[in-house]
Amino acid sequence: MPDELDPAPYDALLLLSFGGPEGPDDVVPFLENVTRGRGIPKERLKEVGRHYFLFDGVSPINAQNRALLDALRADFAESGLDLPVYWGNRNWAPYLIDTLREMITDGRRHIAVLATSAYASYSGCRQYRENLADALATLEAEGLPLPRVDKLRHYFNHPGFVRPMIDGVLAALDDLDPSLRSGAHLAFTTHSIPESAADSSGTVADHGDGGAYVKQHLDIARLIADAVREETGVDHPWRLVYQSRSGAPHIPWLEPDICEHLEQLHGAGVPAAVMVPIGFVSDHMEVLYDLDTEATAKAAELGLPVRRSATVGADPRFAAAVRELVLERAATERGQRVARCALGTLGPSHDLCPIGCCPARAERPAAAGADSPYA
Ligand SMILES: CC1=C(CCC(=O)O)c2cc3nc(cc4[nH]c(cc5[nH]c(cc1n2)c(C)c5CCC(=O)O)c(CCC(=O)O)c4C)C(CCC(=O)O)=C3C
Ligand SMILES: [Fe+2]
Repeated sequence: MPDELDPAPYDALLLLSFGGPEGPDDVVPFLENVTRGRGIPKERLKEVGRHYFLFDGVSPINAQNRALLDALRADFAESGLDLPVYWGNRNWAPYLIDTLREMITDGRRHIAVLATSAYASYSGCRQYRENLADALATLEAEGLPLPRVDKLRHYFNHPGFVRPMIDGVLAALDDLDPSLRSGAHLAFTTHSIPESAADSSGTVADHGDGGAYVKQHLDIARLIADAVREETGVDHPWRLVYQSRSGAPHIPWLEPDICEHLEQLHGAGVPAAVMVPIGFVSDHMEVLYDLDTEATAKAAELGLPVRRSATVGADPRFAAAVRELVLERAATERGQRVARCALGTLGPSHDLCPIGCCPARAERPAAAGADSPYA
């Protein structure tokens, strides 16, 4: 086997995702799993439950992850990378703990983990590491031999994540009426999080003023806008905006909301907009409801033509990027020097989250970081 396809020390890849309900009876227990101890107002939960019921209680996220699994397995097989791929979720079946137990039973001892979240932040990174630590603690108590788990670096600026989104924006612009196209604004959107969580996201050096979360999104938004200008010769004005806010109203979260932003664009006489969900890896509920349903209805009410550009989903370029990330980290773990691909101005993200990275409100054990209690 050629050296560049050597996954050692890894003997498996775990796709770690959010999870979502697969039918009406799953919705309430799923929301209970997600919000346990998170202090989300009851009214908001009812509202979010309604979004799921509009889609017969089925979140699109599981189908998206199954498609990504297929794409990863196809890519690995085609390129000759011999590495089994598993899938586990934080909040719904297949649960992370059950998948890890199965992996241990299958003899897996050193696992690379890909989270379906591309950026730094408590919700996008440390919370997944806490879930890994919780699962390891339970499996240890069951007397099972614990595998080592390494979380792959943030891939928000990997070309395999960014290039499909650039194509998506170009396609969305093309889909607008030609008379509106050149004046269209780009509204890059991501999940709103509490300002305090944004400010403390990333490494200690990143903290303050939106932290790594906002910096990383701005860098990618700028990169996509620049690439679109190069391709089309048109300078589309852009802004980073937010969606899916869920906290109590008196707690500041990142703003403006996409709907407010659309109102503002319309008020300023902008002829059209493309919503670009750079914060999300696939077309899950935040995209299908918050953008395709709610924000699109808002735009229709205003009379503002909008399009929503594609997320990466199971794009083969993304699957290839995951392969590169696994092989890059494997080589690093073997002590070899490797090229670490990244676009934009921030450079490749760290492999190991340092102490103080994306801190939790209340400190809890987190695996796969410098503060991990596990080897
Ligand atoms: C940064 C971020 C991502 C992106 C990174 C990543 O992908 O991980 C993300 C993804 C997702 N969030 C999702 C669903 C939910 N998130 C909630 C609540 C929250 N999300 C937050 C942040 C994020 N969330 C935060 C700060 C909260 C407040 C509570 C808390 O501090 O924990 C709630 C509770 C109800 C509500 O208030 O919305 C639900 C149901 C789904 C599944 C969708 C589907 O089913 O298709 C996905 C992919
Ligand atoms: Fe969320």
